[in-house]
Amino acid sequence: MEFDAIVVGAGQAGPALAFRLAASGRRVAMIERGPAGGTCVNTGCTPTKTLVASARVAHLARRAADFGVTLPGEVGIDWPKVRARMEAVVARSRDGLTKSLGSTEGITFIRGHARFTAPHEMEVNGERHAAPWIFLDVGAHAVAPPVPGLETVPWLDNARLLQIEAVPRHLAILGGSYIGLEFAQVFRRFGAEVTIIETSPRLIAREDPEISEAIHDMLAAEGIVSHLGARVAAVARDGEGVLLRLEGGPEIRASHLLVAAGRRPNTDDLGLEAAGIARDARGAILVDDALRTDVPGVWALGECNGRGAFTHTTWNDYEIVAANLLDGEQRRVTDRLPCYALFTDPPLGRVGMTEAEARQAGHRLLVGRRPMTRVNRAVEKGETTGLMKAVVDADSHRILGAAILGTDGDEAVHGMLDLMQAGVPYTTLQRTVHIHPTVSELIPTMLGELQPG
Ligand SMILES: Cc1cc2nc3c(=O)[nH]c(=O)nc-3n(C[C@H](O)[C@H](O)[C@H](O)COP(=O)(O)OP(=O)(O)OC[C@H]3O[C@@H](n4cnc5c(N)ncnc54)[C@H](O)[C@@H]3O)c2cc1C
Ligand SMILES: NC(=O)c1ccc[n+]([C@@H]2O[C@H](COP(=O)([O-])OP(=O)(O)OC[C@H]3O[C@@H](n4cnc5c(N)ncnc54)[C@H](O)[C@@H]3O)[C@@H](O)[C@H]2O)c1
Repeated sequence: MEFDAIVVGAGQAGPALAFRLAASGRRVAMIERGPAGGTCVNTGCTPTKTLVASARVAHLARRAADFGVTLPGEVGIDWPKVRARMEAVVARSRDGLTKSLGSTEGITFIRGHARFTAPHEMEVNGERHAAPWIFLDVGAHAVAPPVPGLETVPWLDNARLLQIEAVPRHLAILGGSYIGLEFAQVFRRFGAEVTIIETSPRLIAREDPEISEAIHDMLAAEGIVSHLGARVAAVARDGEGVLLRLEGGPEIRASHLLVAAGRRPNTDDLGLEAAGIARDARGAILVDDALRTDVPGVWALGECNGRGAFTHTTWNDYEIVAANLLDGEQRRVTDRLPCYALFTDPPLGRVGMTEAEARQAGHRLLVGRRPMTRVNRAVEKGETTGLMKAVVDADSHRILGAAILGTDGDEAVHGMLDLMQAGVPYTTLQRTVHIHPTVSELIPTMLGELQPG
């Protein structure tokens, strides 16, 4: 069939773009091989954050006595109910989107795997569809690292872990980064023994060492064991479970193995060669600042272009493409600042550069730090784990980056993000009166105590 536009992937950018294009009077084919909503809705942000919420309730309930609250007995975990709650939240989002895509005038919702047969033609379920505009939002998947024996054991990725029938007795996790750490804490709080194996010498190694260390200590305090700078020499079946042998180290007998060792764009089976669309060694489709591929009329959005690995960056890709094509604007991907959170409890909110990155970029630095033990609200809540930190350019007085590991850190860090986007000096924030008692109110104080870094 002939369309005005083909959108591949109903993840975080595809559907919004399809709705905009249809509203502009265009005939759109929306092609999706899996459930609508993609990774975020089905196997990523939404289910994991419902689990984080359940795990936090369990954690606080165990600490109830600290707050003078008495419970009649032991705190228990009803995994089928935890899972049912998660699945209900996911279903609400996925089913609403499925319905909208199937009922919007101008959109033909095609279920199946799309593959290029020519620069402006794709095949799905044996049928060919062509359009002058093609938008790729195909996402990414978990990769299996080259660990000897991994193919012989029933390892889990983030999607399969969400479908287990009971809380693991002992969950071993390959990879101590965003996915590994969120799941580690969740399942520890549900009662599993948890062991992390990470090849880097520290957890979440993209962050500054003091942040890695604070997160390590926070997880260790909950009983999570981390093997750092560790390599798995071999994995084998061990009855119903898995036996991991570390190079020069101990053996770990686990009931379940989660692999959270990185993700790769879904571009190996897209027929990109037939269209002449280039990608890099990691599988990311090469795009310019407006997310155009090197084939005119073909764009790549979201995780498959390697320019962001988050729901908000994919959504921003949609905004950029829609504004440039339909609103006559000239928006660019390089206008956005890096920002994300690690949703452990407490979370890590992050914007801009780390201190190490700022130093490497050649900036003269001022650095501010404040432990959460000196944040009134954290003390009042009994949640004093973590610290806040800001990195400032000593010459321009612009904030270059910030991290807040602490209660409400994922929210409070936005004050610094907004200031950075506005392009104003840190002194503006330092002189802004904030609400007491909040975590945000200590940001001006921290900025008033900057030290040469
Ligand atoms: C466990 C986990 C937790 C996460 N938590 C967060 C978080 O808290 N915050 C955050 O910002 N990000 C989080 N992320 C990352 C976030 O989920 C992704 O960055 C985001 O979903 C990417 O959106 P996307 O549209 O680029 O890709 P996806 O959402 O993956 O969408 C791609 C879609 O394309 C479809 N598709 C692929 N190839 C084809 C084809 N050839 N034909 C037809 N359809 C195809 C797929 O089925 C999929 O539905 C998390 C990820 C994981 C794995
Ligand atoms: N809160 C969030 O926004 C959120 C949450 C989860 C995931 N995500 C997204 O998902 C992406 C992927 O996350 P991820 O944690 O899988 O990957 P990652 O690329 O962030 O980290 C992979 C980790 O695995 C380690 N590793 C690699 N091979 C290993 C091996 N053989 N043994 C032990 N460790 C090994 C690496 O050193 C690294 O620390 C992230 O980039 C992130 O954007 C975001």
